[in-house]
Amino acid sequence: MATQLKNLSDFSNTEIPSAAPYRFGIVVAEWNAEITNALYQGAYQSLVNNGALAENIFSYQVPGSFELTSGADLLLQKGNLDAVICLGCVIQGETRHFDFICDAVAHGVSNVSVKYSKPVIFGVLTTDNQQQAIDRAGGKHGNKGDEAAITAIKMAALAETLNS
Ligand SMILES: Nc1c(NC[C@H](O)[C@H](O)[C@H](O)CO)[nH]c(=O)[nH]c1=O
Ligand SMILES: CC(=O)[C@@H](O)COP(=O)(O)O
Repeated sequence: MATQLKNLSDFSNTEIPSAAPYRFGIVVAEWNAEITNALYQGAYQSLVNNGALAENIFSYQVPGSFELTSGADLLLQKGNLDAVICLGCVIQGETRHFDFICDAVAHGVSNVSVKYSKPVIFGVLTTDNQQQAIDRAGGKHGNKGDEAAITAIKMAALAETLNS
C-alpha cells in the first residue's frame, strides 16, 4: 500500500503495547537535518506517548544514512537495548549514489537486526525530491518517525513474548 493511501502517523486501528518495559536506541543521520530532526521528534514523542521512559531512550547522530548501519551495530554491541530505530533521509541527486546508499542501508540495517537478534527499524525516507520528504516528516502523509517508533515498540513486545 503506498504511503499516499496510509498516513504514517495513523495507528487508530492498531493495538500498541506499552513501551514502559523497554530500552530504545535511536540513531539519526545528520544529512538533510531539517527532515531527520522532524523524524526524530516524531519517533521520540511517539515512544514517550506510549509509555517509554526518557531515561530508557538513548539517542545518537551519525553523519549520513550510510552510517546508520554501523551506528546501530555499535549501539547493540553495548547491549541492553530492546530495539534500535534508524532515522535518515536520502534524496535523489544527479547521480546513482542514491541507489547505492539506499540499497546499502536497507540491507545493512536488516543484517544488523539478524546479527544481534534485536529489532532494528528502517526509518529512512528514500525520496525523489525534498517535497516528498517533507510530506513524510510531519506533512500531509504523517511522520515516518512515528511509524518507526510504533514498529519498534511492537517488535520489542513480540521479542519479549517469544523469548519468554
Ligand atoms: N546524499 C545523501 C547522503 N549521503 C552521505 C552518505 O550517507 C554517507 O554519509 C557518505 O557517503 C559517507 O559515507 N546521506 C543521506 O543520509 N542522505 C542523502 O541524501
Ligand atoms: C543520495 C545522494 O548521495 C545524493 O543526494 C548526492 O547527490 P548527487 O547524486 O547529485 O551527487
